Amino acid sequence: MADTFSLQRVLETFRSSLSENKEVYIKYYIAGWQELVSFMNSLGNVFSFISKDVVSKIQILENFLSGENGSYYVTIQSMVKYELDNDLVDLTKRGSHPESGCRTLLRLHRALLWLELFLERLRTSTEDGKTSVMCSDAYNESLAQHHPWLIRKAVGVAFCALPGRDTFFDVMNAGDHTQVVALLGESLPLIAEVYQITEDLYVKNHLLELP
Ligand SMILES: CCCCCCCCCCCCC/C=C/[C@@H](O)[C@H](COP(=O)(O)O)NC(=O)CCCCCCCCCCCCCCC
Repeated sequence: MADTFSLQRVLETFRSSLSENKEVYIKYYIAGWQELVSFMNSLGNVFSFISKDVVSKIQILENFLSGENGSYYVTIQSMVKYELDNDLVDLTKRGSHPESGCRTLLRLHRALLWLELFLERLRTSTEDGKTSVMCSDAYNESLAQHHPWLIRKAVGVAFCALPGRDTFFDVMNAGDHTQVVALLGESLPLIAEVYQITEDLYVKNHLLELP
C-alpha cells in the first residue's frame, strides 16, 4: 500500500468490496478503512485516538479473516450468518463474545454513515465552507448518538484541529478542486450503496443495537 492517501484508491477499494450479487467483501471494506486511517494520520496527532480505535477494529476483523474460520468471514453476509448460527454474538449485553465480527463491523458501519454525510457536505460546500462545521454536523447526525459525553467532547476538540477546505482538498490527492468534487460525486453513491446493503442486513437480523 502506498503511503500517500488518494481519494481515488478509497473509491476503488469500496468499489471492489461489492460482489456481483451485492454482497460486501470484508477484505476490501477494511482496506477502505485502512486508507481513510492513513489519510487521518496525515492530518496530525490530534486524531490518533480515533485512528487507534479504527485500527484495532480493522485488526479484529483481519484476525477473523485470516483465522481458521476465515472462509466464513469473506463477506459481511457470510459473517453474520456464521456468527449468528453458532451463537458467537453477544446480542443484548456484553458476555462471552465481546469482540464478535458483527459488533465490530457495526462500529465501522455507523462511522461509514458519518463519512457519507461528511463527504456529501464537502462535495456541495462553497469556498467559505468550514470543514470543522461539516464534520461536526455530520457527526451529530450519525455517530454522536452512539457515543458517550466524554468521547463527544474529545471528538469536538479534534474537529477544531481540522485543516481548512482548501488544504483538505489538496491532501486528497485527486487533482484540482473541480476534479475532487467530481470524484466525490462518483464515490458517494458507492459508499452509500455499501452502507445501505449492510444496514438492510443488520436490520433484517436485528443487529443494529449490538453492545
Ligand atoms: C478527517 C476527520 C476525522 C474525523 C473523524 C470523525 C469521526 C469521529 C469518530 C470518533 C471516534 C472516537 C474514538 C472512540 C470510539 C469508540 O468508543 C467507538 C465505540 O467503540 P467500542 O464500542 O468498541 O467502544 N468507536 C467507534 O464509534 C468507531 C469510530 C470510527 C471512526 C472512524 C473515523 C474515520 C475517519 C476517516 C477520515 C476520513 C476523512 C475523509 C477523507 C476522504
